[in-house]
Amino acid sequence: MLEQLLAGAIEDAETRQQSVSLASVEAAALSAPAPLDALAFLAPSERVKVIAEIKRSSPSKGALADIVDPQALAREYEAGGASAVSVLTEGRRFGGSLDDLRAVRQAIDIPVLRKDFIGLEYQVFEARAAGADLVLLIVAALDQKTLTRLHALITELGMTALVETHSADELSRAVDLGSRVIGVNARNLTTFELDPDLFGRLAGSIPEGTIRIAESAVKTAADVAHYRRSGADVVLIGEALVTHGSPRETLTEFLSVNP
Ligand SMILES: O=P(O)(O)OC[C@@H](O)[C@@H](O)c1c[nH]c2ccccc12
Repeated sequence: MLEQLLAGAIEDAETRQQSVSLASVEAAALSAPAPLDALAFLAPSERVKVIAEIKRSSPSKGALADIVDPQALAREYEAGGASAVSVLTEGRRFGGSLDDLRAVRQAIDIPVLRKDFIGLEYQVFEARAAGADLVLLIVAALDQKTLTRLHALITELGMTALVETHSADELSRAVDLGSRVIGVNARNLTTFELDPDLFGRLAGSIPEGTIRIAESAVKTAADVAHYRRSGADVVLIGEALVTHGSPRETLTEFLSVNP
C-alpha cells in the first residue's frame, strides 16, 4: 500500500511537472518568503506540544470531514495552541492539495508541514514554493540514498525534515541521516493497523537533542498523556481533531494534560 501511495504521488507530481518545469518550481522555491524555524517552535518544553493535521479522508477510514475552509480550520488550530499545522497534500486517498497548503500558509503564523508521499526533489521544491516550513520523509518508502538526498535538499532550502519511522531498523536509518526531528508513526502504512505502544518502545533509542514526535492513534486526552509519559515532545493528531465538534476546544483539552 505504501508503495502504491508513493507511486501515485510521484505520478501526480510528474504530471504537474509537464506544466510547471523543475527549473521554474525551483526558482519559485528560492524566491518564496523565508521558512519559519520549525525547530524553535517544536523545541522540547515543560508541556507537550501538538502538530494539528488537516485531513479530509484516509485510505483506512475513507471520508473523515468535509473541510471546505482549511484556512478557518488552521486558525482554529493556532488559536487552540497548536505549535504547527500539518497539511495532507496527497490528492488521491487523502483529498488534499498544494492549494490547501498555500491557503493555510497565508492564514497562520506557525510552521506548516507538507504531509505527503515525497520521493522526488521536485516535490520538495513544490513544498517550499507553496510556503512549507517542514516536509515529511517516510523512511519505509525510500532507499537510504534517496532519503539522504531529499533530507539534504530540505535542509538546504531552510526547511526542517520530519523523518517518520515504524521500527528500530528505520529509526537507526533516521539517526544515520542526522535527523533533528524524528517521528514514530503508530499506524503501519502497509496494514494500517495501529500500535499505540510503538512510540514508547522506540523513544529510548531516539538520540538526546532530537525532537521526538509521536504520530497517530490519539483519540482522547488520555492518549496524549500516554505519549507524553513515554517521552514525546510533540504529538501529531489528525482524525480526532477533524471529527470532533470544536477543533479548538478539543485541542485545548488535549494540551491541558500534564506529564
Ligand atoms: O489521524 P491520526 O490517527 O491522528 O494520525 C495523524 C497522522 O499521524 C497520520 O495522518 C499520518 C502519519 N504519517 C502519515 C503519512 C502519510 C499520511 C498520513 C500520515
